[in-house]
Amino acid sequence: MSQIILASNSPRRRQLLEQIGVEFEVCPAKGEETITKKEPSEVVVELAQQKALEVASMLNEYNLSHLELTTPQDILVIGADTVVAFDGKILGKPKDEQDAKNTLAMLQGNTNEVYTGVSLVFIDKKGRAGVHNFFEKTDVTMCKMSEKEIERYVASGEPMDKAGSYGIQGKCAIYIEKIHGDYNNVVGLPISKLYQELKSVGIDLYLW
Ligand SMILES: Cc1cn([C@H]2C[C@H](O)[C@@H](COP(=O)(O)OP(=O)(O)OP(=O)(O)O)O2)c(=O)[nH]c1=O
Repeated sequence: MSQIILASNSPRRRQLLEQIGVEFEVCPAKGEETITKKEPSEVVVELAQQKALEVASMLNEYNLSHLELTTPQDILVIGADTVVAFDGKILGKPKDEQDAKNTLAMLQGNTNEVYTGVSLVFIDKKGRAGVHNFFEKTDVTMCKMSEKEIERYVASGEPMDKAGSYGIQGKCAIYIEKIHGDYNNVVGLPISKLYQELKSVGIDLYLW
């Protein structure tokens, strides 16, 4: 594997890849996302794939001259998308503060499901592309929150760029009763499954 590109603006995803010692470039997707699926597991994979394919198809627009991409080589583009599912609803990032308050009023005292889809787009030496997608799910149980607590939390600004209007890794940690599954999946990238899935398609990251 010679070059890894993370198709994401998310600082959390960047940190998780850095944490395991992977060398990569960040080239965020810019396009509009289109949802045609209904199941959360299918929605996150669909959106992750749109991000990864968009970046893969635009690689020449990024200033990657230092990667010597004129020489054909293998490239891996990683796209990811996270949503929260609760009571038949799929919750992305809040539209505004009121939306965040309504979402938290619904999630508090209950268990929600966090889905992250990951799309791996491979471009081989001959310019051929291949795609491998997967998702991970984690159950998150939140403590009860009073209206005042929800208001204070939303006023902190933390919910605004997060699916389900909460950040398990941030201030909201005090309202997380328990989780079942991979913590990193909630933060935006199931790093263990990513490594295992890469291995299953014959890619060893040779991390250390
Ligand atoms: C539930 C939860 C979500 N999140 C974040 C992960 C994702 O970054 C974000 C969901 O938005 P996404 O649309 O998945 O990702 P993004 O817009 O941040 O980045 P990009 O599309 O460029 O890859 O919510 C947390 O950080 N903590 C949490 O506890």
